[in-house]
Amino acid sequence: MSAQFTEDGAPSPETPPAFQAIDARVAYDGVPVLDDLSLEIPAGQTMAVLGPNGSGKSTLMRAMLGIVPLSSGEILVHGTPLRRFRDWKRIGYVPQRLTAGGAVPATVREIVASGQVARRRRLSWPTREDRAAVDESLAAVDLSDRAGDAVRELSGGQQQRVLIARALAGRPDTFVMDEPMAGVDAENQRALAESIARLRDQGSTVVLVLHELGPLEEVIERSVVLDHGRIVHDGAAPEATGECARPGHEHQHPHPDPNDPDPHAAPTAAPSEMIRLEVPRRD
Ligand SMILES: Nc1ncnc2c1ncn2[C@@H]1O[C@H](COP(=O)(O)OP(=O)(O)OP(=O)(O)O)[C@@H](O)[C@H]1O
Repeated sequence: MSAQFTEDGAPSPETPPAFQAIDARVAYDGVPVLDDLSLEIPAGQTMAVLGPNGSGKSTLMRAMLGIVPLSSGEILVHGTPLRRFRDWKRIGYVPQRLTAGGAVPATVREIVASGQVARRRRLSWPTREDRAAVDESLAAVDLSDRAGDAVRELSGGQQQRVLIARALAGRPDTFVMDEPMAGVDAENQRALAESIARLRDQGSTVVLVLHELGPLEEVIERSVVLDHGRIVHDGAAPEATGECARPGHEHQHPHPDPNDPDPHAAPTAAPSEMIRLEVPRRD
């Protein structure tokens, strides 16, 4: 999939890290959410970011993609300062979940095909190769038989798989997934874990925000735990059930949505919002 590995499967020594945060600080209304955080994610690594609600996990993902600006510090993506990084087709971003509220009846195939937008220089008809990539992505998440269905008719777990297929369709080598397991039933979690294991085996970089490792425990190579915008653990998995299980921790999932208080109900898709989430800010 990528040129990140040598023939014997080891990361190539000259391959720059997929992401580097150097003293990265993000503040909302003057309140620091990432506190001079430094982190290096080697190309080809499968890494989990864990931590309590509000510890800055999503903010770190968004900062790495340029969706939220740093107040100080620097982010490098595949060795290039974020402000100069243009190779967005290498990056597949899976946001937390589909957003409720919209009424556009987009099909599963349409949503997945939208993941190829970053590959095209300007709007053009999809090529045969593009269509094959959509078919392969749907097959990878076991949703080929739902391709023509409206995405809003799918369960929350199936919609999460649609988001992953959308990221796959762009054929990136670097994935950033924000809580792909949230609100997903056990069967779909296992299917997702298998998809992510395949990405790892292909040499992709996979960075996941997780509530707990769960079925991904075998897949994750490194766990970073955040607390109050700082790294408090970096290494092997913290505990079998995750750092979030420690006494006093209250982690609420999935995130309540005023338009969709039942996390297991299939929310109505809002594709325009999804596409907006897909495209990182570029300055
Ligand atoms: N756009 C925003 N404006 C103001 N504050 C924000 C914004 N986004 C996040 N925050 C605040 O920043 C802090 C970190 O939020 P973030 O979503 O990064 O944490 P998280 O670890 O991902 O939490 P969760 O597990 O609940 O998703 C929280 O206190 C949150 O309320």
